[in-house]
Amino acid sequence: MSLTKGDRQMNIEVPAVFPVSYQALEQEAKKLMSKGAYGYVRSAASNEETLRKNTTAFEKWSILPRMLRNVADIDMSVTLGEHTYPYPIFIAPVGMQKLTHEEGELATARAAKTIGVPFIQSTVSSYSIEEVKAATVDSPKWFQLYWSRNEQVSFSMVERAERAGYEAIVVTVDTIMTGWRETDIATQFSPLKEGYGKANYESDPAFMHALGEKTDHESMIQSVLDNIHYPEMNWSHIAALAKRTSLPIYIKGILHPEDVQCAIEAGASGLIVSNHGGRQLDGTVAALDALPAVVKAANQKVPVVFDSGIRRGTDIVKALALGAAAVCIGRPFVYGLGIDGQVGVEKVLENLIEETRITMSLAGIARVKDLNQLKLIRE
Ligand SMILES: Cc1cc2nc3c(=O)[nH]c(=O)nc-3n(C[C@H](O)[C@H](O)[C@H](O)COP(=O)(O)O)c2cc1C
Ligand SMILES: O=C(O)C(=O)c1ccccc1
Repeated sequence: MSLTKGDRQMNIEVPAVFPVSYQALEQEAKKLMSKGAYGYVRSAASNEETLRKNTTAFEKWSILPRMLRNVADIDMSVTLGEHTYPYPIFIAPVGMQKLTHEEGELATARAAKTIGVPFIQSTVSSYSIEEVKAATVDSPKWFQLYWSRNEQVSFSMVERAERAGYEAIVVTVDTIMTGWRETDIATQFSPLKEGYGKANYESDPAFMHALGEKTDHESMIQSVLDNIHYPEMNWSHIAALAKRTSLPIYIKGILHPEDVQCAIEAGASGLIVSNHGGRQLDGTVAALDALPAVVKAANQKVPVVFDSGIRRGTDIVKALALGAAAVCIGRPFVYGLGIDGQVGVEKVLENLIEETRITMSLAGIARVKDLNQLKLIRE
């Protein structure tokens, strides 16, 4: 089997009819990607219980729609902090997108710009902050930080995101070490080791300074891994970052309502309820089932964004009805990227937006801002 640099199988063509359902997207992406790369995206930690629960959780909540409420003008816009966005949808931070397609984050960020969806760039992206910014001037972008054990590297990356005009920093707190991922162990797949996620490190002056003379591939990757692996991390690191940046900080990976207060006290401006798509700690509560208590604890002091398990427009509406301010799309866009690059991501986003529009209309709620009035029944 011959593979391109993007770990794509070359003999397979873009399907004539673009897949619509999540299952079809996954199936098509499976044909296009190498076994290791596909396994890395699809799989999750340990027994994959959390991965499964994340999606079945949506079926336990049923919409109680209202009729005849004039839904001719659907307004999907949302305001988070000082920014208003046209849809309640973000591109989730997903690292190493060259794995999926040679144009990686450049293709995804361009698609996000075309559709009008903010792009959250991962620390371990295949293209640097500066490259993504150059490819998509004037579109809303956020930067996701994997805290570096060497805090000068963390601060330096945040400063670069500030200079590039990124609108917020997302600090992921559920990945102080990588989860137990049996598929990747079995396929011996380690995308970081292959060098797919080093662009932001290579172009970081603080990281390169700390690296000194040892700039060979092995040393560089080992240093990236050593920086991300940081079991000592605690809330004081968030407080230190909050003192250094004027950008809003969103804490990604919150499930327990008591962590809401920790995050706010440390200086967070927002939260992302997420279990990392089941890729970190397995056996957790489904992200959707954690959402209501976190929303309650946040008490409208900070916006609560949601991810983990969003597969279609009805999922988006349910998450918003349970109090999420917006949602992040993860695996669905990754498969779109694998299937047809920028165009594939655009199609996935268009379908999600269209299904959300129809769901809101048929449920009788015209504005995303009013979705908290939509009644859901727990079955
Ligand atoms: C291939 C892959 C790579 C990811 N890389 C990152 C990352 O670099 N940083 C991060 O905060 N989350 C990362 N995530 C987690 C996503 O941001 C998001 O939480 C998750 O995909 C949501 O689950 P879902 O895709 O099942 O909806 C990654 C997810 C996938 C599938
Ligand atoms: O794969 C992931 O989910 C992820 O976020 C990640 C990326 C690089 C290193 C460790 C975890």
